Amino acid sequence: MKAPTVPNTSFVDKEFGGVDQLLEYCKALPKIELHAHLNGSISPESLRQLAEKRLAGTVGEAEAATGALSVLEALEWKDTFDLKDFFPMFKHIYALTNNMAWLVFIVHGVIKDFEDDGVRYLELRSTPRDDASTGLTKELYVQTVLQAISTSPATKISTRLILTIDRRHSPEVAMQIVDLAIRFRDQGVVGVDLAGDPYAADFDCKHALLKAKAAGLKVTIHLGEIENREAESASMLEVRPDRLGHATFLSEQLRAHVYEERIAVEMCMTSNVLCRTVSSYEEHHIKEALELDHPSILCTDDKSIFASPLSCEYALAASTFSMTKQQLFDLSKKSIDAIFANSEEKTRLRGVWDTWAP
Ligand SMILES: CNc1ncnc2c1ncn2[C@@H]1O[C@H](COP(=O)(O)O)[C@@H](O)[C@H]1O
Ligand SMILES: [Zn+2]
Repeated sequence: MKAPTVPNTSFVDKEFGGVDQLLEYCKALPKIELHAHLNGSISPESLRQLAEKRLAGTVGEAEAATGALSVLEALEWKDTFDLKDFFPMFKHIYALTNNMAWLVFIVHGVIKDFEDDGVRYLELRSTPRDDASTGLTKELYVQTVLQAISTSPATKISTRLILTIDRRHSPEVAMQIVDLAIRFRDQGVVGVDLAGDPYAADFDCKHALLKAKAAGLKVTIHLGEIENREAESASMLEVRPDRLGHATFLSEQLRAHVYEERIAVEMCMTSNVLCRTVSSYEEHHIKEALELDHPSILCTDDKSIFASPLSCEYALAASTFSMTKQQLFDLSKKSIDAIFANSEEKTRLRGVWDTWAP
């Protein structure tokens, strides 16, 4: 795993005693992860294992495995992305995660990775999908992911699921996903997300998101990921989402609205800088949000694609904005306020933070 770029080494030396100590502190710190796409969070080792098993299969399977292995190879040297060629990569990952046994394997692996990195509460998000070649349906997908969450051997982390609507989904499919979220809400689904390639399709699922809200589910939306989408962002905000992903490009008026309404923002610094929607860590919009004490949660987005676990995101924030250990602790503890689980879970988690000793 690549180490994070630490822009302010002299600060790090003074407060932490060096980059290694900073990383160690950030790993030990209990953390909340609220923006992690399942298929973007699978470790390269797990993907390689799945691909190698498939290489020995049918011609079609071997082709899928070769595609995935070439993505893995490319990721080893890639250090910037273009949003336009980022999304097609998932096709190759999906070819490895389209059967139920493998889904369980990857969910167990992803939860363990987050636990090992010090995450104590995780909201995983994933897009239910069908695959005729393996008999996978959206419903089975959700059931399988939930079953994997409940059978995960990890004991120090609790995990919930958010169902993702892809922008390319029709309004009918979006509604189907909301209906699945409602159906499985007592089994660990806490909300609905809107994600996917922001260039690929316009926002077309307002009714579905409003239905989710009306049913008492929480809603988070990838908002303002690219420039010049003011009308779309305004329309998305009319849904009254409970959280926002990124919120990078917003007019002054919309940003003021987000601040006034105190809508928590899931901040993915590495993802934004590597995808070049933010020009540098120093200029990331989390800077202003932190100065205004606006609810902000550090998140990974796709930790295996961007090679940055959550502890690295904390280390980056600390070194970029000269944050002290106490400030990092407060930031991670305040993230509890924004989770989609109920108040008992929030109280339980606050107890974990209050009894933590570095
Ligand atoms: C750069 N940031 C991003 N912006 C928007 N959507 C993203 C994303 N990163 C990932 N996804 C969405 O998550 C899916 C993969 O996980 P799941 O199949 O759902 O588990 C991708 O296909 C894409 O739709
Ligand atoms: Zn995302």
